[in-house]
Amino acid sequence: MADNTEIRIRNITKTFPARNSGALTALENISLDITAGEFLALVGPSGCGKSTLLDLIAGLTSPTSGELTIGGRPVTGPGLDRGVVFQQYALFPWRTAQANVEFGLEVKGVPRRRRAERAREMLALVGLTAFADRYPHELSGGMRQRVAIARSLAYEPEVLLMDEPYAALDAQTREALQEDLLSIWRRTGTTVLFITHSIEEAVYLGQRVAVMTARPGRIKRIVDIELPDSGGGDPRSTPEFVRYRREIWELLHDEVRKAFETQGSGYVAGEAVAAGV
Ligand SMILES: Nc1ncnc2c1ncn2[C@@H]1O[C@H](COP(=O)(O)OP(=O)(O)OP(=O)(O)O)[C@@H](O)[C@H]1O
Repeated sequence: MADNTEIRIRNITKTFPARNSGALTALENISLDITAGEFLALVGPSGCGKSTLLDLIAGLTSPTSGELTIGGRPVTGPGLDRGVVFQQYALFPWRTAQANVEFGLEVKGVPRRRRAERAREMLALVGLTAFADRYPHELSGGMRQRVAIARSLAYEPEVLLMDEPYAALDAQTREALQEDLLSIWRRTGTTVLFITHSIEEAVYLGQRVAVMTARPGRIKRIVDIELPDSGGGDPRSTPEFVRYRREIWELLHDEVRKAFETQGSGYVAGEAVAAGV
């Protein structure tokens, strides 16, 4: 594509039938371009429509109005050009880690030997070579999430869609997986859309952070993140990082309040503490 846009979202509105009568507008007139190879983090108050947007891009649901293309092709349903990783590890319990990773390759018709080889490469990439023969119940939560990521990357999707993939993990595992993901992303050049409730995670991972409004969800602002080279140190301790974190927290603050007033939901108080404000 001439302009290098991978995901093009134009004037997307999504309404759901409401319980009483009428309709609930989850997303209102959203437009957003995500460039090929970009890592975009998406934050917004609870219930603002983040998952709805991701589901639309994944092709799991269709918009009420508006246009959505991936690599110039209209989205008409799920496809192997997109890998999706959810918070809950959607692994097949009856398959080993290796066989889980091979799944997408089977669907794609990759020959057995090549499939096994590729799955081994992917498991090595996420540090699970020694666990290839284990079943999901024999793995920790972090390991299962790694298998899910390896499975999504194995068939080389153009786009990786991640919906709060690390929310259920402890802080240390989460940090390790964040680093894994960044190094995989740098190596593969996959376009990543990453939804999170953590401002810190968004600033650490994203090249841009898109902030959504309270429902009906719209894009309130997109912040470009340019962290200085921390010389091998932790970029999270640089003054720039702290500034971005604060900027995004301030952008969210009003929206969270609105969400709380209208829907009784919003950010957990811990985010304010995490943002250092
Ligand atoms: N299938 C559905 N039918 C009816 N309403 C829905 C459906 N899916 C989502 N909604 C509503 O749409 C709104 C947006 O939901 P969505 O899950 O996209 O928000 P979110 O930003 O991902 O929330 P959270 O951060 O809490 O996960 C919510 O009010 C939700 O109740």
